[in-house]
Amino acid sequence: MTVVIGLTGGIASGKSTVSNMFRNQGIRIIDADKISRDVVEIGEPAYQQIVKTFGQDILLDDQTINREKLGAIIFSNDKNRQQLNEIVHPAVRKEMLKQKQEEKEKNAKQVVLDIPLLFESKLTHMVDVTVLVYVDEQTQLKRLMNRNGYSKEEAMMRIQSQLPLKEKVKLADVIINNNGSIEDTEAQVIEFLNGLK
Ligand SMILES: CC(C)(COP(=O)(O)OP(=O)(O)OC[C@H]1O[C@@H](n2cnc3c(N)ncnc32)[C@H](O)[C@@H]1O)[C@@H](O)C(=O)NCCC(=O)NCCS
Ligand SMILES: Nc1ncnc2c1ncn2[C@@H]1O[C@H](COP(=O)(O)OP(=O)(O)OP(=O)(O)O)[C@@H](O)[C@H]1O
Repeated sequence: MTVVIGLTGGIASGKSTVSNMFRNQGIRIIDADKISRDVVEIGEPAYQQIVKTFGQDILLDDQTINREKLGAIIFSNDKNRQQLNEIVHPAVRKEMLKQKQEEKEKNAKQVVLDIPLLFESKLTHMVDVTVLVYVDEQTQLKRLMNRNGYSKEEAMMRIQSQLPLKEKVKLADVIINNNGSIEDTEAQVIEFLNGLK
């Protein structure tokens, strides 16, 4: 039986950092952010729908989607964000289910589904155990501003488009506290995996 681990968190809380730790333990990561980039490539059905909905202005010269521009449009407006979600999420979900099935057929011991919006999109039925990468609000804001070069306002808008991490704490089965050092976080990941055995 493959244990399906649902890894979630908030923007810049450290999901990629933690998913790399799982990967280093030989576990396959199915990454919703990566899939959401693949399903909006030129020629994909979601690409056409996005251009139809948001206009040619959101394209770069090479006709690919200008993610920075689309981000500015959707994180400042709930209705726009919902529209984009309705276009992109079904295709992401379908691909994630397909990849999860592949791991089950291989009889993998574990597989990680890295889904930022696991709770918001009510996708917990897709996984056996939910693992939340938690940081406090100040650390989240600071790391997001540092990593992406966003202003405080831009970073706050993105954080506020998601369920607050302190609410997600109440919903998750397991919490990985990523306020401390990378080593502290890694120790928690290993402890969690040992507990599954
Ligand atoms: C708006 C887009 C083009 C911005 O692209 P960009 O390369 O700047 O960011 P990236 O995709 O790497 O996402 C970074 C983080 O933003 C957060 N985020 C992304 N989309 C959303 C959303 N619709 N609602 C809330 N948070 C989101 C997540 O925490 C994610 O990890 C892109 O995020 C997108 O297409 N979003 C819609 C699809 C989606 O919901 N993806 C998230 C999981 S499926
Ligand atoms: N324990 C830590 N100590 C210091 N910096 C950290 C720690 N964990 C993560 N970071 C840094 O914080 C930033 C966010 O981490 P990461 O990219 O892993 O988050 P994420 O949740 O995957 O983000 P996103 O939601 O945007 O996909 C990165 O710049 C990363 O290097």
